[in-house]
Amino acid sequence: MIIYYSLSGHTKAVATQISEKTGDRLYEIELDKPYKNNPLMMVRFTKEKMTGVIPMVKKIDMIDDIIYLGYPIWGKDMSLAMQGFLKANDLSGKTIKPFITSDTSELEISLSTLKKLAPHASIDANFKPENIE
Ligand SMILES: Cc1cc2nc3c(=O)[nH]c(=O)nc-3n(C[C@H](O)[C@H](O)[C@H](O)COP(=O)(O)O)c2cc1C
Repeated sequence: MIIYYSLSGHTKAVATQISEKTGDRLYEIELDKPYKNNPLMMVRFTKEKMTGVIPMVKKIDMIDDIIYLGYPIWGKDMSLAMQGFLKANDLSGKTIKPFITSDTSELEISLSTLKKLAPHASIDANFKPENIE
């Protein structure tokens, strides 16, 4: 399955491309209090980042063994919405294939957060959506 967070649609577009290639089902992360896609969200994000607040995300019931996990990079790290998802959902024993979208940042800068929040998952850090046959 493909689990992703997307505020302005870039990550959603990549998630959709993956599902078209693999046939996997899509799951879009929803926040209890969604970010608004407008400049005010930067105020909220900056405040959350400074105070270490991670937004609340729903727990989901059924999670497949292989997960394509997509998120935007925010503030040189995994977006807080995905961090909230990983705090709410235990991915122990699963295989995670992470993918990101960003302006310039690379996946690597978010890997330590991914490993910290999914410590007992197997992470395929070499996964690239464009390499799916
Ligand atoms: C709050 C915020 C912080 C961001 N921080 C970064 C960053 O540190 N590095 C980067 O390359 N892009 C950064 N971006 C750009 C997003 O990662 C990029 O636009 C991404 O594709 C958005 O994905 P989405 O359309 O799925 O929400 C940031 C965007 C936002 C809204």
